[in-house]
Amino acid sequence: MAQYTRVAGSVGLITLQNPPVNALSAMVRQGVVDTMERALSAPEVKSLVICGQKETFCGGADIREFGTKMSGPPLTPLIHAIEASTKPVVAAIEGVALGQTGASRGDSGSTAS
Ligand SMILES: CC(C)(COP(=O)(O)OP(=O)(O)OC[C@H]1O[C@@H](n2cnc3c(N)ncnc32)[C@H](O)[C@@H]1OP(=O)(O)O)[C@@H](O)C(=O)NCCC(=O)NCCSC(=O)/C=C/CCCCCCCCCCCCC(=O)O
Repeated sequence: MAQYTRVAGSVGLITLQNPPVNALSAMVRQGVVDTMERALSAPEVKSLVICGQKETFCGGADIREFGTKMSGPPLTPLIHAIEASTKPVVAAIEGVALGQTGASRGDSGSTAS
């Protein structure tokens, strides 16, 4: 899943929650879609931060779903929705950040879209 909280008044925080590595399962992708919609429609929220729980950003695709029938929202439209966001979206990356285009493991850092 993805948990939505509001921090520091105007910042919406979306936390990827899927132990052990916050991989992008169907539930997580749906959670990001839902929480993005909620945050974008909240006038008091001016910007968004996406992070992972427990010092791990994201392990990429959920390998436990490989070989099963795919469900949930596809990834590409989700990425496009984040990139098209009318509010700034920042990824707060700690630990592993894996995905289709590469991998990294760092102490901390952030990227903005
Ligand atoms: C570096 C690691 C992540 C961690 O290493 P380490 O700290 O040493 O720990 P480990 O002992 O290796 O692992 C700990 C436990 O975590 C489990 N684990 C690890 N990775 C995953 C994972 N990705 N998913 C689930 N579980 C994971 C591991 O099994 C251990 O469990 P346990 O303790 O034994 O029980 C390291 O583990 C590592 O490198 N993992 C592999 C990461 C990986 O291969 N990720 C996939 C990368 S490829 C990718 O992301 C591709 C993306 C393309 C899009 C995919 C989008 C999702 C599906 C979309 C469905 C719809 C498609 C529609 C079409 C479209 O939209 O395009």
